[in-house]
Amino acid sequence: MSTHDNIVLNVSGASKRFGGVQALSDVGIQIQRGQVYGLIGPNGAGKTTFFNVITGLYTPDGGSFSLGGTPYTPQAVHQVAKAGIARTFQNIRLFADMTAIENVMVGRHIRTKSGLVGAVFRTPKFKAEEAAIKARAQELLDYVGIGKYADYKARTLSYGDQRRLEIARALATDPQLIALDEPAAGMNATEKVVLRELIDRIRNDGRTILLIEHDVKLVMGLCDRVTVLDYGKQIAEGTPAEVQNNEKVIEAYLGAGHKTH
Ligand SMILES: Nc1ncnc2c1ncn2[C@@H]1O[C@H](COP(=O)(O)OP(=O)(O)OP(=O)(O)O)[C@@H](O)[C@H]1O
Repeated sequence: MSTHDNIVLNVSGASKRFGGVQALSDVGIQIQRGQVYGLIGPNGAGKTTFFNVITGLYTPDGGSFSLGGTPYTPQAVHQVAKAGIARTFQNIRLFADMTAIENVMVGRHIRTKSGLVGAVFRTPKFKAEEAAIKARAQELLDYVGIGKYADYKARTLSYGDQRRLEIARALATDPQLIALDEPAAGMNATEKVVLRELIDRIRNDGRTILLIEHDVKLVMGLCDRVTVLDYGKQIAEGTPAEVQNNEKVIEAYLGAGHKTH
């Protein structure tokens, strides 16, 4: 397989303007299968806008997008989910009064076939599919380490566990790419260690991950490659070591203390 066949997400020239603010200016990234790819930069740099553009929440002003070698137009969230990008949100978006397992089952439903008619009439096919979805949802809860909370309402889980539940729900769609928006936000040091192990495991199981994260240590320890945004522009791209020693990045974001040699 050539390197080109191995590209999961290929974005070039992504641009987005809000009134007088150029939130994204000609941003391009290529993510290889099995990579953890980091997106970093100061507040307001355009990271969330980039996520919202590639996942269909914002219509870009320009850019070309392909997923697994197939061009896609990020026009609507459900189309992008079907195409194979799943994401989590900076501000957790779970169904608070549904149980943990129900939240994951919702994620899985975009891949099911029996549809509305089957659901209304509870056909045998629908029931079999529902049982399979439930079993898979439980597996995913176990996988992210919260299997014992399957029947707890989402809002009763700790913050760290809610973030892991969001990851389980994203995984339930069998995505080609999983996009995590600040997964470590608000976590304590112990929760961050567990999160890092989980992201590592997801990668080792063959998934591809795009990560926005402010915790520089986590990004540098986990990512294969990193893009740095500043005022909507891509000021650096490379391995964590390359990016950490880039003068523009140090000036805009990291501060002198981060230079490693
Ligand atoms: N819906 C919107 N309407 C108007 N301006 C917006 C909108 N979304 C983002 N912006 C502006 O676009 C710029 C980039 O914002 P964005 O949220 O993408 O940055 P960010 O890098 O994700 O920041 P943070 O680290 O604080 O989450 C900012 O100037 C922001 O005010």
